[in-house]
Amino acid sequence: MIDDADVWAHIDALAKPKRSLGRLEDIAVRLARTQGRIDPRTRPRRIVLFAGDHGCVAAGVSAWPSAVTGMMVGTILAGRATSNALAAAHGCDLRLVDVGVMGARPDDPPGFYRDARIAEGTANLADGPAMDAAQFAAAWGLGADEADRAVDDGAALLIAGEMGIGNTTPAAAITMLLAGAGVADAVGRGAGADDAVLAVKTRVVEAAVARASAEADPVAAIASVAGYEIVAMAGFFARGAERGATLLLDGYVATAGALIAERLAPGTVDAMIAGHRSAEPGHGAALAQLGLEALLDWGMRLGEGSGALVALPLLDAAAAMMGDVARLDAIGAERAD
Ligand SMILES: Cc1cc2ncn([C@H]3O[C@H](COP(=O)(O)O)[C@@H](O)[C@H]3O)c2cc1C
Ligand SMILES: O=C(O)c1cccnc1
Repeated sequence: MIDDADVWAHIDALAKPKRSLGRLEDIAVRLARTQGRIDPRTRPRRIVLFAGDHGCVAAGVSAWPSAVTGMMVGTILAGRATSNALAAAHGCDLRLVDVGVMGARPDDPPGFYRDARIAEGTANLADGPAMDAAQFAAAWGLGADEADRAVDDGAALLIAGEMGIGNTTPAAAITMLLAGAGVADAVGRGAGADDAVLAVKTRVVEAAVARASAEADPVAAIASVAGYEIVAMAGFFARGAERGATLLLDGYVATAGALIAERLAPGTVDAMIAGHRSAEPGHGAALAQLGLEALLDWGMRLGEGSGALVALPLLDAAAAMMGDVARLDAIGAERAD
């Protein structure tokens, strides 16, 4: 481990006026802290997209039908989703893991696809628990295994993304349960809910959180309102942190995974950097619970890891500053500031 004072001493010794790179220097300190080294790396990096469906879509919580999850899986496998475009733009390796999509599996998928389907969607959390303890453990284990694979392949920085119609409903419930958000804050429009859908979603989330809160066991409470891709992200974060990787968080749904990770594996947050603040209204409460401040606040509300991918070049800049800039003493100059 290194402490912040050592990192600041290094930054202040570089060939530039003190603090002349402003917030980039704060980001560099945070990045160094996540890896415990003065020359943190952002390459190689990997985004793992976890895809799963949600039984609660049948209750009318999304503007979209569950079939769109499978369509977007096909689009990602064809390399044509937003996540593919942004990952390619920033040299980020991408994988897609089906942890619980409904319907047909892809024909002849590319090598970056993994079929690890636990079930065809979660159970409807409007009627009862979304998953049981064994399914929770399976989802967590898949995420952890993906983090191991990524780090074994050399990745220093990990992003988790998700695709799953309906998943802002479990994300809202988890944000209430683990970050203490009120229902009016936690429930947003997701992928475009209108007022009628928003009213149904609010009722469903409120009732599910009331049921989950009555569970004595914390894992059972979380499993009651979660989604497979959200729990997989939690396992991914917890193991990624354990393995020394930096975790760059995406939006509201990914942060629900981060809340679960921090609850069940305390200290995981030390590896996290929040890429952006989602337009979903509950994201602020989730980030505050984790003590994180987002790098960007650009009104993005897509998921798929998109906000993290847009923030990634900021971390590249911070890492480049830490690793590639000469020291003042090496150029024969002395501090005047
Ligand atoms: C075409 C399309 C692509 C997406 N990519 C991510 N999401 C995002 O929106 C969904 C969550 O919103 P809700 O809870 O309101 O259904 C998730 O699939 C999330 O990844 C998408 C949604 C759509 C429609
Ligand atoms: O912020 C997110 O993660 C998000 C927002 C809307 C829809 N899907 C995901």
